[in-house]
Amino acid sequence: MLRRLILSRNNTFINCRYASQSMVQTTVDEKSGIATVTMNKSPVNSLNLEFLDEIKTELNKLEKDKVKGMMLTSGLQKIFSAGLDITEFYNPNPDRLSKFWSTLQDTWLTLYKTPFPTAAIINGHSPAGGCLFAMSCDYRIMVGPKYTIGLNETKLGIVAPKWFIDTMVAVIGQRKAEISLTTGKMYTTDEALHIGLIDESVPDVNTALTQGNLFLNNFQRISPWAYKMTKDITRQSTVQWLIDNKQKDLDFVVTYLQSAEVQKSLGLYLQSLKK
Ligand SMILES: CC/C=C\CC/C=C/CC(=O)SCCNC(=O)CCNC(=O)[C@H](O)C(C)(C)COP(=O)(O)OP(=O)(O)OC[C@H]1O[C@@H](n2cnc3c(N)ncnc32)[C@H](O)[C@@H]1OP(=O)(O)O
Repeated sequence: MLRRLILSRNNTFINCRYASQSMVQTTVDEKSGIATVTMNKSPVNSLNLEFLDEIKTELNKLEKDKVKGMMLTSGLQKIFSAGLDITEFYNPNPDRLSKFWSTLQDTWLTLYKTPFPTAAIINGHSPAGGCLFAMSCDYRIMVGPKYTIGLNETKLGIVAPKWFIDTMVAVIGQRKAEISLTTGKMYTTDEALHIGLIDESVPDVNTALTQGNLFLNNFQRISPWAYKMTKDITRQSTVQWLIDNKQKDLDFVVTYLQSAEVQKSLGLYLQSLKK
């Protein structure tokens, strides 16, 4: 692991941590203690086993380093994250599929439960798992107007797991989540703002980062303990469901994803992407 100090946009030193060949880059502003975690897995930040593992490791490191906040963003031009890597569950190796899904569960739990405040800087398209990660942050700022966000699983002929659904319900409420999920709708930035799926729409990524810092800096005046307890209580039922049902969720997903019908839908969807 390499570390170096670089000068940030506002002339404070930031502490960078790079792993060689890393798909995740992190900088920490020494003055504010706010980290920026940049996902950088070409071409679309699709979340495969190794990438998820790296994101989880990075989040755990930030917790250990006691950062004051974290912004999650993408280093790619027009994609925040294309969601789960479909090649992990199309014609899968069953052992790897199990490992992949367990790692997704753990990464999501780590992100959803961080003891520090988080903001998603959504600087590109954010379907499915990308939307899940954005929704798991405390605040969402999206660069408009060209990109889209949503849980589009039904469009792939698959079903969003209960904890994806509960995460969306927590952000936009039962009724809007039901419509979003059943139709697999991808929202434009304006539409996402209108239904409360994002908190701010901004014209460019620099403004998004400024606004993200502004949001996270609010917590300098809040007791970290009060913050964490409040977040834990608010998110408790969704988190506890997955903790209590990890194996059941895994068994169901592994069986379901390998069914002939789902494999057929996924094959057709992948083909349409290649076109
Ligand atoms: C009970 C529950 C059980 C299971 C639940 C499973 C839950 C799954 C949740 C998910 O996250 S599923 C993934 C859903 N994601 C998508 O539907 C996104 C699909 N991708 C796109 O819409 C577009 O690629 C994009 C808008 C993200 C980017 O568009 P563009 O810049 O035009 O790039 P390309 O479409 O040309 O894609 C480049 C390259 O990347 C491949 N790719 C795209 N997305 C994925 C992906 N999610 N997984 C794997 N690979 C992906 C695409 O096929 C292209 O590959 P080439 O080989 O043709 O270069």
